[in-house]
Amino acid sequence: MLRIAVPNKGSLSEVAAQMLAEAGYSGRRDGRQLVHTDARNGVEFFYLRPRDIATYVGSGALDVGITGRDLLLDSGSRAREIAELDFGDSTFRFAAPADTITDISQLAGKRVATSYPKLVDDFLRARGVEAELVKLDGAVESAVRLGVADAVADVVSTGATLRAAGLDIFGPVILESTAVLIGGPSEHADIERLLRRLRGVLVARKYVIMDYDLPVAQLEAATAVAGGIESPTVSPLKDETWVAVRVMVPANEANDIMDRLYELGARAILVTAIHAARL
Ligand SMILES: Nc1ncnc2c1ncn2[C@@H]1O[C@H](COP(=O)(O)OP(=O)(O)OP(=O)(O)O)[C@@H](O)[C@H]1O
Ligand SMILES: O=P(O)(O)OC[C@H]1O[C@H](OP(=O)(O)OP(=O)(O)O)[C@H](O)[C@@H]1O
Ligand SMILES: [Mg+2]
Repeated sequence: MLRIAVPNKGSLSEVAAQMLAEAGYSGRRDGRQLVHTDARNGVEFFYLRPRDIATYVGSGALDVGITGRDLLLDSGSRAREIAELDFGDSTFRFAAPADTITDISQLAGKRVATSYPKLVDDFLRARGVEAELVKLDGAVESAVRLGVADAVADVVSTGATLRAAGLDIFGPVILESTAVLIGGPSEHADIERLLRRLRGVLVARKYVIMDYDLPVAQLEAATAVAGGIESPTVSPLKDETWVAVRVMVPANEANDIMDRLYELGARAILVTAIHAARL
């Protein structure tokens, strides 16, 4: 059995569960279940706090896990990143009331509230800034208004929480974070299979299939517009001056590519979704 740690709560949990479902795994039936076995796929899921996942994986108690890069680095665990998972994107930033602190050098001797003390300490130490860290569990944006800190260091996604708290970002980006698959000392043979499945989900989400008919003479030009992963599939049509072409293209470029192919003479351009993939 491959033992997998997945977030039980927080912003990563639902998206991670959805991704595993799309990868063909069964999941827990209700939000309080701590363990779920998917015997058919030979995996066991452990639903844990996202912050604790790196600890379990780094120690070898579990084989792999899904967590945030920021949480992995803050944990100090020996777990390592295996792959980015394309969700849970955030940046980790300093913020303070407008015009009070505008550079990290001004943090010397100041109080910085954060839920990620190791991440912030490592960052400031590397830059020779000695600040006092105030460790909080969450909602750190309130710490300045409530007088327990002069600045905060926290996860920023849209920036709405900072704005609502009257704080402005300052200083360099501490970290660009994203959800990641992490591994530890375990060399379980099934890790590769899980990774292939997750990559398949990412491909299925990111790409679409494009089919179109094209005058043969335009094939080179059309391939330059959409070259596919390996190379386009080209099939004969009854009219020998035309071919049918099938190619995978990034979903967010599909309309632009359709316009350009149309201008080259392509017709009957159809786009369809991919439900699953192994590249
Ligand atoms: N608003 C957000 N947008 C995108 N990613 C986020 C956001 N908030 C947190 N994250 C990411 O989600 C991961 C876990 O944070 P999350 O807030 O879910 O955990 P938590 O704070 O321990 O849980 P909770 O908020 O339920 O107490 C981190 O990697 C973080 O970067
Ligand atoms: O930039 P935004 O889009 O506003 O998102 C960032 C906020 O989201 C997270 O909070 P969460 O809801 O996890 O609460 P927490 O602070 O208690 O962890 C994070 O800690 C920030 O506070
Ligand atoms: Mg949170």
